[in-house]
Amino acid sequence: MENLPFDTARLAACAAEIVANTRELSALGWTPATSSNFSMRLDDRHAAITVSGRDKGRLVAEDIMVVDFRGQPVATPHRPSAETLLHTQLYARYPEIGCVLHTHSHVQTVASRLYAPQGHVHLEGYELLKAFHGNHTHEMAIDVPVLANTQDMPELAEWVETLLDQQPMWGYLIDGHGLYAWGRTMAEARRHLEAFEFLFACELDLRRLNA
Ligand SMILES: CSC[C@@H](O)[C@@H](O)C(=O)COP(=O)(O)O
Ligand SMILES: [Zn+2]
Repeated sequence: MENLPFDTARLAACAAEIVANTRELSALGWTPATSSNFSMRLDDRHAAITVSGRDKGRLVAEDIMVVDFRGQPVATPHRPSAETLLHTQLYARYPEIGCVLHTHSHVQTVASRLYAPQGHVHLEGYELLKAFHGNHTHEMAIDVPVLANTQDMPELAEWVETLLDQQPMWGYLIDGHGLYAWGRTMAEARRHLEAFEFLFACELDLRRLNA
């Protein structure tokens, strides 16, 4: 049997976790038309990530493949997510990050369009801000960056690096595209993703109500 450079039991466990969570996020309508991508860290050189173009609502374990932190496939003929670099740059930079989630919900997409001109969504005064790791009070504010969209992943990854140099963050929006959120575990990344979604929805409602 082929000697693989990663732990296959760990891959199977990550694949099961990615499939279960992706199906739930898809059921919420956050992964329309095969969009979105999901990954987990396998070790200090490899990540498990969704194969490009798969229907995220019908994901199975075979739709999860391995890449190295340069985004190259490892021991598989499959093509990884078109946005693999946006995942692996986080694993390469932060050893504590274990999971990266990218979704295209309606709320995320509308918020990204609305706040792109100012370059960020300002979130302040919400109890749910405590959902973000390291925040212990609602009496704080965060500015969630909104990046321009591009199909040039190395360029987008460079913009993200610049942002990461400037501030601690658990996610960012891409204009007209969607949200990237991450955490130390799948559970934490899910919590961050859901907190962003909820808080963006509140901001959009307040705008609608002219409040
Ligand atoms: C189906 S359009 C969305 C894609 O262009 C992309 O943004 C996306 O999220 C999914 O790409 P994928 O290559 O399947 O990971
Ligand atoms: Zn996308």
